Amino acid sequence: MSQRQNQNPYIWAGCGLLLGVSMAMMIQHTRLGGSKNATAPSPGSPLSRAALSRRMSDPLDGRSSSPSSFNLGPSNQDPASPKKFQNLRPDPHTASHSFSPLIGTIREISNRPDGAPILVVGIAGGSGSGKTTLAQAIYTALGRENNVTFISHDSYYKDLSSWTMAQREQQNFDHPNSLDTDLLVGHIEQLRSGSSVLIPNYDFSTHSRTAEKTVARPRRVILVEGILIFTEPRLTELLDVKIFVDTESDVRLIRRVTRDCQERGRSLDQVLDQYMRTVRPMHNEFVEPSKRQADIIVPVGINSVALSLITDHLKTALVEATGVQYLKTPFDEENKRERGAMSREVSAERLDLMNE
Ligand SMILES: Nc1ncnc2c1ncn2[C@@H]1O[C@H](COP(=O)(O)OP(=O)(O)O)[C@@H](O)[C@H]1O
Ligand SMILES: O=c1ccn([C@@H]2O[C@H](COP(=O)(O)O)[C@@H](O)[C@H]2O)c(=O)[nH]1
Repeated sequence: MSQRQNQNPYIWAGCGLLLGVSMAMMIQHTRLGGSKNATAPSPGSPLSRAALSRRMSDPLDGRSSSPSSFNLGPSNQDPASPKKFQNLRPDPHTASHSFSPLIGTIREISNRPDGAPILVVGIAGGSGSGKTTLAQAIYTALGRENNVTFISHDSYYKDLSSWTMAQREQQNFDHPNSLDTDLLVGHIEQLRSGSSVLIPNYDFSTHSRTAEKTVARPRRVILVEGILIFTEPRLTELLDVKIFVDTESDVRLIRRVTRDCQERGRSLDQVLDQYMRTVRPMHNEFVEPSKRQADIIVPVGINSVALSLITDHLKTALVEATGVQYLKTPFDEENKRERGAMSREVSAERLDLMNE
């Protein structure tokens, strides 16, 4: 696709619309039928707000984020909406049916016997699929540390400091046994019962835990991310909402090569060897089949339609589960301003196109 086409808002709007419809269908389908450290997004893969905004800068981003609005297309009132989409409204039957299964999940939360007013959200997907990126966007959208605690399963890799470096490099880090999942399960249970916990810090370049630990406090949303979190029933059953980021393997491999060479001190040969030896076979054996556990499957990684569907639902879930109205945070205002700026940019671009 040429750069010109790439910038064409009509094409982006069309893609966004299709994604929205397919998300809705997937939510319906999956429900009916079918280092990253605690409390803050990973220091290993920091993403600035600007970078996230750039990634999500499609013309449909100007939509409302109110919990009750689930626009699958631009509204008739939207001045930035291209004419050709103005009469395309979502089928109300499809839309209401599509969202009701997740509302069912929300009701389960509010009816829990332990009455825990905490929502635990799991994000799984292959290595490099974009789990952390999506988690970071949800974290921001829900008010960051005001409301959300972020935990990566990666922090719970077993400490290999007593092994030689050669032995560590041969370890299969993509098998469930390489992680101390019991510790994570215990931590989530403690957080749900209102206690803070100490999360280990893991160093990917030495395959060992560091001396420091990070405090994780119980907040209204606990976001848990990891490649294998849907493969362990005792962990999966603690997750109130399960999201799977489904990104193609070639894209994931390219991202992994870049990240592991730049951030985890690996050579290209090491990355490719590990990929063929353990990452790929374990993905096929454990990660890919665990997709069936998901409530929501997000295609192609983070995109603005998926993000607004998910965050709107989580906000509704928070209100229903806790009985407390979602507290607006300074970030809501910030997000609104960013969306406004983006839609102004898009309008300007459309004017440019019309004038051409
Ligand atoms: N939708 C996306 N588009 C482009 N790049 C992305 C997208 N999602 C993630 N990335 C990039 O891919 C890399 C891996 O993403 P990350 O969220 O860390 O994946 P994971 O946590 O699943 O391993 C990062 O460099 C991130 O910036
Ligand atoms: O010491 C280690 C521990 C883990 N890995 C690899 O990390 C990924 C999981 O992290 P993502 O952020 O989801 O990519 C997993 O595939 C392990 O192979 C490692 O290389 N070394």
